[in-house]
Amino acid sequence: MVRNIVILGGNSHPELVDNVCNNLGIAPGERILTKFSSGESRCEIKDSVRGKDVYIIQSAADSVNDGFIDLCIMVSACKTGSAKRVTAVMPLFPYSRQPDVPYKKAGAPLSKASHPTKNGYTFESVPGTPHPGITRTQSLGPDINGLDTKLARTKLAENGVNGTTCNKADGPQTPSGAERRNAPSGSSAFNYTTHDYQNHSLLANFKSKPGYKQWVAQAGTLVADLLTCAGADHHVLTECRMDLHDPQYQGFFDVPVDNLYGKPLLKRYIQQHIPNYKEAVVISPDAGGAKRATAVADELDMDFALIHKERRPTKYSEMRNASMMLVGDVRDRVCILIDDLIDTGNTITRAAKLLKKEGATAIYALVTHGILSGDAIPRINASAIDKLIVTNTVPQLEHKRLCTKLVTLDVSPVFAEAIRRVHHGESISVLFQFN
Ligand SMILES: O=P(O)(O)OC[C@H]1O[C@@H](O)[C@H](O)[C@@H]1O
Repeated sequence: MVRNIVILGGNSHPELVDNVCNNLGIAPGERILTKFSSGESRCEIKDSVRGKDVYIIQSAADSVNDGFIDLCIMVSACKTGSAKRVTAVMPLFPYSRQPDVPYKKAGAPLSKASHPTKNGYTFESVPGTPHPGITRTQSLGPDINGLDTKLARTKLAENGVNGTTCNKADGPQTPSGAERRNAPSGSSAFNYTTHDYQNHSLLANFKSKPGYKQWVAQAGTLVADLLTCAGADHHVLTECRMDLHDPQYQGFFDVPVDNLYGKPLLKRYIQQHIPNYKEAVVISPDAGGAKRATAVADELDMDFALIHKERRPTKYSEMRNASMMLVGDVRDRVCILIDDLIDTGNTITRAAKLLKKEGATAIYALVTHGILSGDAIPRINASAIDKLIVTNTVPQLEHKRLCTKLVTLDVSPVFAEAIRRVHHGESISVLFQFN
């Protein structure tokens, strides 16, 4: 039991809040967090926070923007209520993929290879990544028959929007988890929008202007600043989040930041659940994640391979195509893909497809954050991945119902211990030193 501490939860992940509190032996603090009909957030902290050490747990799940504003408002409310210190605990940090620029001069860097190679093999995952305007025409269940054809009938084409300026505000919205859950099977009620920067038809409408450098908002930095502002008067906002996409991001904050790691949990899963794991190969699905994956391979004394994405202009298109190439040998071996997050599932399913083609006998994908947005779940169900292992930094109950390949690892003991340590002024890095 920890004293003089208040744990509050946002609306993003109530189950994790309860589990963290159980681990600490305290009840979650009472608060009201609702919305006015206009959509504005309303927050009341019902427990006294005067002189207390307050921790607010909010992950970047479902309505990411709303959740972030709720968090800022809660931080501010606690400050106004004379909390001694307020710590934002973010198991998945919002906008952490956007401190860097997603565009290169010639357009989006992650454009897909749309032409089959000589032997008819393509690197596309199934179903394809949805683009803005694509109407999702069936439920998120495992049956994906006909989805590709239906996805091809894009709303952009139906509305004749292609070739005209696209107003993002008028575009389709990603449904919330609750909306997805309540959608009747076969419903065409929702449009899925993910990874706008991959949409060729949208990009084609935005010609770069000569003599002008295209700027892309670095939203991640702004989010860091906003959070600090919400409780900055005492310069005591600390952050805990697991496996930051870009570790340099830590330096953007003016306040202490504690970064937690999912690696020990993933490593333990490999050791305890993958038979003869020493004979398996650890693989990074792209060069950016190589350091992360080699760390696991080195610590477990395992072989390592890398999937390299190559981007070249082709005759067929002015856009760039990405092809994937395996560096290493996986023939007749079990493969363990390691990544920090799975969003649409495009990266990991394409990697799995390549590994299968190169002779892998079984494929595990171990990923810290299982966002699984859009059509990620049918895509995983249809993929060469045998088991997908994710932590519960975002809610996984509904995902598990829809995907039998999914295994989840509980992060609540790690977050509870981190909170206990921050509260007592103990080291956080020691937590990960021998793991
Ligand atoms: O392909 P999806 O799942 O949408 O996105 C996940 C990938 O995008 C990258 O930022 C992550 O590191 C990961 O490799």
